[in-house]
Order: sequence, then C-alpha cells, then structure tokens
Amino acid sequence: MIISIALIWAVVVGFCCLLWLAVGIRRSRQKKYGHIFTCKIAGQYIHFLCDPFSYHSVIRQGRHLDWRKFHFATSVKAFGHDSFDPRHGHTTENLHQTFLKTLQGEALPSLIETMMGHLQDVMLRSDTLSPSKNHWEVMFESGYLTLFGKELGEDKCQARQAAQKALVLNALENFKEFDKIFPALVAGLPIHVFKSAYSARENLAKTMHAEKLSKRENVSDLISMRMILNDSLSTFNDLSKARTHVALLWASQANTLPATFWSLFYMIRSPDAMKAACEEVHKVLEDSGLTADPNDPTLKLTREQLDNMPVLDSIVKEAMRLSSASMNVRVAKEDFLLHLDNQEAYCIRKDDVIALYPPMLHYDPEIYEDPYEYKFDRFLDEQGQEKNTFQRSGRRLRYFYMPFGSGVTKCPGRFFAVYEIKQFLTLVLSYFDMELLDPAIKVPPLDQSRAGLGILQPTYDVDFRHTEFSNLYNGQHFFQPVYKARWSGGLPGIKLFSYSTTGASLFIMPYILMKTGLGLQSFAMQAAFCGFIGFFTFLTPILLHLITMGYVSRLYHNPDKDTYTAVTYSFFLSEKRRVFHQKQVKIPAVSKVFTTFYADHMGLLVNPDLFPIPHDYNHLMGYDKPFMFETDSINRPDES
Ligand code: HEM
Repeated sequence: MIISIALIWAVVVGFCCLLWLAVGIRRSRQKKYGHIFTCKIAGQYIHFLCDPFSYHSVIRQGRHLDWRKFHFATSVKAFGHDSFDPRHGHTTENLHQTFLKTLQGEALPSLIETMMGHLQDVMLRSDTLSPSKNHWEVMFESGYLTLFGKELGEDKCQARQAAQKALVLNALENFKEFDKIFPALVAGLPIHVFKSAYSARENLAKTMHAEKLSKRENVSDLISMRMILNDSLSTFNDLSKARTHVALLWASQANTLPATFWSLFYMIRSPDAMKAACEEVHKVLEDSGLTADPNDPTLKLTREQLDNMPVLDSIVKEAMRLSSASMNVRVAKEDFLLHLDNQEAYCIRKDDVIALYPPMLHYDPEIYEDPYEYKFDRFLDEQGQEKNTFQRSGRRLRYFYMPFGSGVTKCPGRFFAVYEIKQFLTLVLSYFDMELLDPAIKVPPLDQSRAGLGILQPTYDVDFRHTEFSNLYNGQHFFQPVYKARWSGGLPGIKLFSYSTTGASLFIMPYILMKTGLGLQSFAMQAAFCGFIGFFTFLTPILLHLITMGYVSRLYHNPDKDTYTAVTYSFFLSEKRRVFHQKQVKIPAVSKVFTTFYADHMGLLVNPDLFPIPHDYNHLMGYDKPFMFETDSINRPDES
C-alpha cells in the first residue's frame, strides 16, 4: 500500500508540474473532459476535479473519503516516526484536536506575543551578536524559539546568547538540508539514499529528545502538550517521539518561510503596495499610541490590532495566491457516486484518489482578472476591507482561495501563520527602510519540484538592502522616505563600472606601451601618450563623481524637528547622510542642471516628479510658506 501511495504521489507531483507549465490546460481539459478527469496510474485511478463549484462535494464527503490514510503515511515516510493512525495501534492521540487546541482560539494571543518579542530580538537587539537581517533567518529563528522555547532561558550573558543563536542557526542549516529532499521523500525514495539529509533530520531529532526539550524555557503549548500526550497515549520510543517534533518544526516553517519571502518581495516591488502598507501600519501604531523605537524594540500588537490591517492581509494573500501549490488528496473508503455541480454523478471505486489542485483556482482568469499579475489590493473591497466575494460565470464561489488546504485537513496553523507574516512586515516597515538591491529585478520563477507540497520557493534568492531607521534619526519614529530617486540602485553600479574601466585601462597601459613600441620612444612621446590616456582615464570617474555627488537617492523627513536626511553616494560608493533643517534650504537664483536646491551650501539634486506626495516637495522647497510682502521695501511714489 505504501509503495502504491508513493507511486501515486510521484505521478501526481509530475502531473502538477505539467498542469502548471501548460498555460490554460485547466480550461482545455475542462472543455475536453468536463468537470473532472481521471488518470489510471499503477492500476489506481486518480480523479482531478476541475470545477470549483463541485469542490464542496469532495470536501463534505467525510463518510466516503479517507484523508488520514494519505497524511499519516506521508508523515511516516518523511520523518520516520511510528504511525499516528490510531488504527495502527501506536497511539490513541487525536492529533487533529491537539493542533486545534494549541494553535487556534485562546492559544493565539500568547503565540502572537511571544513571536513579536522574538522577531524584534532577532532583528534588532545587538547586545549579543550582530542581529539577523536575512528574512529566512529572522523568520526561522523567531518561529523556532516561539514553538520550542529557549534552551538557555532569558539569560542575558553574551556567551550564552551567542551559544543560543548558534544552536538555532545550526537547526536552520539542518532544516534546509532536510527540506531540500522533502519532495523526494514524499515521492517514496528512502531517506538513506540521501546521507546528508538523513543526518540533518537526525541532528534535528537529537535536539528534540524529551530530556532536552524539558530543559527549555517558554516552550509553546503545542510542544508541551504533544510531549505529555506522546508519553501518556503512545507507545512511541524516544527517537520516534523526537521525530514527531521534527515533523512539527517542518510543518511550521516549510511554508511560512517562502510565504514570507513572497509577501516581502511583492510588497517592496510595488510602490503602491508599499505606500498603502506604510499608511496602514502608521495608522494602527498611531491609534494605539505605540512608537517604534529601534533603540528599544518592544512593540506589541494584539490580535485585534493585527486583524485591523486589511491591506497587509491582502498583500500576504495575493503573494500566496501566486505561489501556493498545495495538493488536497482524499482516498475513497468504498465505492460511491460523487455528485458534481452539473448534476452528473461520477462513479468512484474503493481506493481511488480524488485530488483538488488550488492553482487551478488561483490562476483562473474568470475568477481573478489578469491572474499572473500581482495586485496588492485584490483581496480588498471598495471600502478597503477584506473582500470575501469572488465569482465565476456570474455565480458566487465558495472556494476561491486555498493555500491552506480544505475541510478537516485544513492547516491548523493558518491563523498563526498569517499573523506571523503580518508581524514581520509591520516590523520591517516600522524599523527599516528596505528596498530591492536591484529595483528592476524580475520575479524569480517558482521551483516546481515542490508542486503539490505547499508554498513554492523561488528558484533563486533575491537580495534586499536595508537601513535601520535609528541610523538615520537617532531613535525618532518615522516611516518610508518622502523621496526615492529612480536610479538609486543603479548609480553605484554605473560608478563601479566607470572605476573598473579606469582600473582596467591603468592595468593594460604598460602592456600597450611595450607592445606598440611607444614605451621605447622618447620620454616626451611617452608623457604625451600617458597624459592623453590618463586624462580620460581619471577624468571620467572624477567627472561622474562631481556630477553625481549631490544626487539624492533617498530623502527622509522628520516632521517633529522639520529636518531632512538626504542619502547620497560618496566617491567610494558608500552611502552618505546629510542632515539639514528646512530653514537651511536655499533655492538657486538661476536654475541649475545638477542642483535643485542648496542645503547648508551643498548643492543637492532631486526630481520633483518623483515625490509621491507633491506637498513633500513643496514643503522641502519652502513653497508652502505664506508670502510676506515687506511694505517698507516697496518703492513709494514721490509724495512731494
Ligand atoms: C503560510 C504558511 C502555511 C501554509 C501555506 C500552510 C499550509 C498547510 C497545508 C496545505 C497543509 C495540509 C492541508 C491538507 O492536507 O489539506 C498544512 C498542514 C499543517 N500545518 Fe500548515 N501551513 C502554514 C503554516 C503553518 C504553521 C505556522 C503551523 C504551525 C505553527 C502549521 C501547522 C500545520 C500542521 C500541524 C499541519 C498538519 C495538519 C494535520 O495533518 O491535521 N502550518 N499546512
């Protein structure tokens, strides 16, 4: 049975890739085969349901369909623990109930609070080691500590904290190594084939033995309760128990990490999304009287405050719509008739598999206009609140968004997962000015080798650049720059290119002199040649620097003090910050090509059209000040 399940899964995954690649295959299939089509694989029938209006018939068929068989067998194969299926006699735990109790409802506020604390510690606290800035690391470390607690408690001693961090980063390395081969394990390959992945999984398990976990502090209810139930209701040995915790680590991270990446990537890439998200975060903090101070990162957001962020919600949903590919699988317990929405009935045999593949919905142009485009406000209604109504062929859909699965097997951690990502985005927007290293970067393709397993990862990682706000304004709370140059990312690249050509020309000059014979001729000839080439060699980078030294890549405004911070580039390509007061802004009497205004005698260049809010430009230039007429200075007509 296990082998046939593995075979089916392997073919199902391959099939998903094909579905994905063949654009519009769903519609062509549906036209050709109707609302459902069937493949016979290794003697087993797999029915792919295409019509979203018929999904309900599968999801509510609890009596005829078995969801446990497939899930439990998959978990045993990948993680190597004994079966959770009560029919196999190793445990009587109702795992599903454990998840609901410890991940939803009353369990959420404490999970949210703990996660928020860890996120800020990991992102900003530098009293221990250099804080993590890579989003994969930040999310893994914070999520790991939230579920599994801290081995060394809240001990603030530097060496202990460093040891703690090293442990978590080591767990991340093991997690990545194991996660890489996860699709192969689900497809039925034995883990022993992959030596490094096997030892990675076992290393993780070693850290999760009961005696290790019991020494940790602030362990979540989920893990504490699972430890108790492992001991009281199962016959699992110690290793098997530890491996069940590895399974939970995987479930809590494998989808959350790529979902966070896509949410951050798409948000930063879309100026409209960024602006709307900043405004929303700003408003929630302001209404709650909260201030994000990077020098004292102790922001707390309640569940209600996070619920009150529909824009962030839509940003996350849209990112997951585009990247999720989780397969919903059920196995028939007996022969029965599956009634479809078009009034037809379909014969299902015992042990047949029924599969729902959400990307068929997520990329359906009849449900989502321009389905391959990222629209941050796709899940917002006209009032800017969560949109819950989607239609197809004029009929309201019950199932239109399914990254978390469906029915009884729906991800029990889904609420926490969305809160985690919203918390992460809120903190990024509050504490950092983040941008893509390459603003023109294309969306990385999805790694289709994981089709069927959840949120797909990008085929390559993307670099972000960030500056902590405290570096700009000693702890003053403020948000995104009021101005961003179009070329802010490209300028260092151009300068670097110019420097490299200068370096290359200096490098090959002696060679040219020797080869052409110029080096052997008179000194005057050599001097003339070197002077001519050298002039252009050095002139270009110097000129480039002189022209661009006042080129403002970003401009921040501190409304409390009415001061500005302009970010420019130095000769050596590092970022330079100039702080000046609005009163120090002087407009040149005659307009200049490379100077828009002088700030404390330094000429700076901005493009007025690139201020998202025109008032910001007017304020900078002092155009919003009232006009003053000095009546004394008006030439009065001669009264005599
Ligand atoms: C964006 C993040 C996440 C996504 C997209 C996601 C998606 C999923 C999916 C598709 C399933 C299988 C559902 C099915 O087979 O129908 C699942 C199962 C599960 N997820 Fe998540 N998940 C996420 C985050 C989390 C988190 C943060 C946790 C825990 C803290 C979690 C815990 C679980 C567990 C325990 C299961 C197994 C449920 C069972 O077998 O009864 N997930 N998840």
